[in-house]
Amino acid sequence: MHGLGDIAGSARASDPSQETVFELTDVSVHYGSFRAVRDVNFGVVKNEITALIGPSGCGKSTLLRSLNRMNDLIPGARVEGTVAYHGENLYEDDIDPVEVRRRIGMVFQKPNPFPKSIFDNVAFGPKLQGTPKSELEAIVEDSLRKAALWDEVKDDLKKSGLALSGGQQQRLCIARTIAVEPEVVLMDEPCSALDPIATAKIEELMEGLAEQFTIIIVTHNMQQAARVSHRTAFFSTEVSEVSDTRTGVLVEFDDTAKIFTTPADERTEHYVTGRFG
Ligand SMILES: Nc1ncnc2c1ncn2[C@@H]1O[C@H](COP(=O)(O)OP(=O)(O)OP(=O)(O)O)[C@@H](O)[C@H]1O
Repeated sequence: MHGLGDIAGSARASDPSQETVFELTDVSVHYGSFRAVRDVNFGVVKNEITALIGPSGCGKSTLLRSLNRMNDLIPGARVEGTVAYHGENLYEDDIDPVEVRRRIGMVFQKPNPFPKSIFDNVAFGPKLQGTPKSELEAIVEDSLRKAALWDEVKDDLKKSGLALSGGQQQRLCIARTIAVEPEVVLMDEPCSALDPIATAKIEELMEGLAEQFTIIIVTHNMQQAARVSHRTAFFSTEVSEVSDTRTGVLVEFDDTAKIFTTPADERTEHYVTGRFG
C-alpha cells in the first residue's frame, strides 16, 4: 500500500469553472426492500473523470448504474431522489431510457465484445441508429483510434473481436461505446480483469477520452483513482442495528488530491491509507 503522498502525487487538478453534467440529490437505490445505498449528493463536471471508490458492497456499481437507468433492467431495483442530467431528472415518466443509455454509455468490468468482427462490434451501435453505410468506415476508424486500438487492428478488422487479448477486447468495448458519440462514459471497474500493462494502457487512454467525454469510473484500485481522476467520491457502509443489513453511504466527495492528502473525514483517511477496506 502506498503512503498518502505517493498516491496523491499524480492526482489531477479539477477546473471549478466547468459545466455540471449530473447533479445527484438524495439518491437512494433499493433492491426490493433492501436499501443498497442512501442519500447520495454530488455533482459531476463535464470533461472530468470522477472516481467512485470504497470497500466492496458499498453500492458503487449500484449508484453508477442509476446514472444511465441500467438499474431499470434489474427486477426489483428502484431509484429514489433526483438524478438530474443537465438539469432534467432522468427518472421522469417522459424520459426514454434507450436514449439515456445512448447519451450515457457504459463499459463493464469484464470485456464483453459481441461474437462478431472487430469492425461489426464498433459499427453495431451506429448501424442501429441508422447511420448510412458510407459513413461507417470512418466512424469505426475514428472510434478505434480514440480507443488507442487502431494501430493494432487496422489490418485485421474482419477478425473476431473475441480473438483479441483481454486488454484489446476492453479497448474494443470502449470503441464500441464511443462510436455512438455519447456525452458520458460510465466505467465499472474496467481494468479489474486486466494485467498491469493493459491497465496502464486504459488509464493512459482515459486522459485523452476525457477531452471529449465525461467519465465516471468505479474502481477498487485507489492508485488508479488517484492517477486518473479529478474528483473522487468515497463510499462506505453503515450497518443497521435493527436489521443487520449494510447500506452504502457517501462519506466524502472532493477534488481527488484533497481526498488522498487531506480528507475531511476520518473514515476516508483510514481507507486511503490502507487502514480499512
Ligand atoms: N441485482 C441485485 N439484487 C439485489 N442486491 C444487489 C444486486 N446488486 C447488488 N446488490 C447488493 O447491493 C449492495 C451494493 O452492491 P454493489 O455491487 O453496488 O456494491 P459495490 O460497492 O459496487 O461492490 P463491489 O466493489 O464488490 O463491486 C450489496 O449488498 C449487493 O449485494
